[in-house]
Amino acid sequence: MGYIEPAPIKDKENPFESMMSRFNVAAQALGLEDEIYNVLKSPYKQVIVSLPVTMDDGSIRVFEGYRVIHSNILGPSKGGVRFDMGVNLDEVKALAAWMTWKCAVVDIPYGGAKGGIKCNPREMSAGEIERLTRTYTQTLIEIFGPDRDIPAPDMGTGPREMAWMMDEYSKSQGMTVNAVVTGKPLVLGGSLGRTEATGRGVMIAALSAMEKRKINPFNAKCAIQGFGNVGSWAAKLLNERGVKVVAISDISGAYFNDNGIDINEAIAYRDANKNSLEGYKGAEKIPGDELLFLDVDVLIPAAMEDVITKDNAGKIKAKLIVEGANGPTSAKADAILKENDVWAVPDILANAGGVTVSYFEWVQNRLGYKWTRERVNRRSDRIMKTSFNHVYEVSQQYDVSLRIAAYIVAIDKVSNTYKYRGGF
Ligand SMILES: NC(=O)C1=CN([C@@H]2O[C@H](COP(=O)(O)OP(=O)(O)OC[C@H]3O[C@@H](n4cnc5c(N)ncnc54)[C@H](O)[C@@H]3O)[C@@H](O)[C@H]2O)C=CC1
Ligand SMILES: O=C(O)CCC(=O)C(=O)O
Repeated sequence: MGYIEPAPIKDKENPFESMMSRFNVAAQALGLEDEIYNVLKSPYKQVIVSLPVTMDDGSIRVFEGYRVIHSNILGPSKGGVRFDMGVNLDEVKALAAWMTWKCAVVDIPYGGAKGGIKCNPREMSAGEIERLTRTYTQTLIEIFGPDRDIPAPDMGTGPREMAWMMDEYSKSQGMTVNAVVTGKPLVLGGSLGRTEATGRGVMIAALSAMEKRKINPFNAKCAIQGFGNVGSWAAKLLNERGVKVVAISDISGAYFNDNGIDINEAIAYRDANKNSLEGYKGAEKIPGDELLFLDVDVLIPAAMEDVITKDNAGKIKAKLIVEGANGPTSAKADAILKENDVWAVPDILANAGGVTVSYFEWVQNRLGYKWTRERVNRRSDRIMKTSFNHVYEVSQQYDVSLRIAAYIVAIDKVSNTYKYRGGF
């Protein structure tokens, strides 16, 4: 199978190549046929759109938007929409593929997609963001649909943007279609438990891995990069289970307190301070990158891609990395982490709690019924725990890292489904 040589990794890795090099190793381990390999590696649909928006000063600015559907083999495609200046086609392609693998790892009936707009929401008014979100939805109206492609929040978006997307889509259909997006406000059919779902899943993945690595949560220290939706919920929930969170960070910098940060206080500070930790006094401010190299048991990157690279992986002291963010570890860093016996619970497993509860939201919308928070949490915890155990067993069986094991589980499922559907 000559085609499955690991993808050449250039000095500066791009996220799609990083994804492909793991995919290739797992495909090789599974002995995947050439035909299926070619189907699974190629995104099903890639759309780039220009979005003219009237700004508050009356000028018109044109933004670039993307939606990539990587696969719809397991079902309608699913994945968030990111508003960030770093958004580009390769990033969205990688994020879409990760969604395919993620849904397969936790065994939910979705394919993978991702979208994004290159913009800086922090510098835009609410009105400008609303017009941009509605234009994006309108321009991609043929792509979206509760049985076709179902967006959700990602970096820079949340329930507010999902409400606008749902409203814009519903108008085009002449009726309310709340199952077209997930992560909505509760009053519009959002699910109890969705806001905290990704952080909660990270907590379950972290505790499951700590058990295997024989790290006692009550003696463990943890550092968390990113204090947005995922990072702050992971911090809060781990802290409630005895883990001492000694460092947190956001775009303003990192904050360290070896005695443990009061997470509820930090969240309250951020919420009262325009969503920023700038000026937080409950910890000492340290340079952002130093957080990654602290002497902790568990490191949770929960901000963005490619923060753990071949250049810094050797400096990581944590025994366990639990990937709240998508793609925080580059492919070249994997080998260094393995050499140093640092385990990484990969993104496509660790942060799958979000899409799992998005699936529950979609199910509830279609049933026209609301589940209790207890039911949502119980079911998502069970899925996360079962999925972790499955990936762990596969890692033992194939003698591979948890990351490659997760890709093996995912690729096996998607390729088998493709065969059953008569794809070839
Ligand atoms: N929200 C969700 O349900 C899910 C999110 N993810 C992933 O988790 C990551 C974070 O997403 P969210 O928490 O939703 O985004 P968010 O927009 O709520 O928060 C992002 C956080 O990262 C911080 N950040 C940005 N650049 C940083 C830097 N250079 N250094 C340190 N911190 C920095 C921001 O200040 C903010 O605190 C992304 O990779 C996203 O794709 C994955 C699965 C689901
Ligand atoms: O909740 C969802 O549907 C997708 C969340 C997402 O974009 C992700 O898991 O990266």
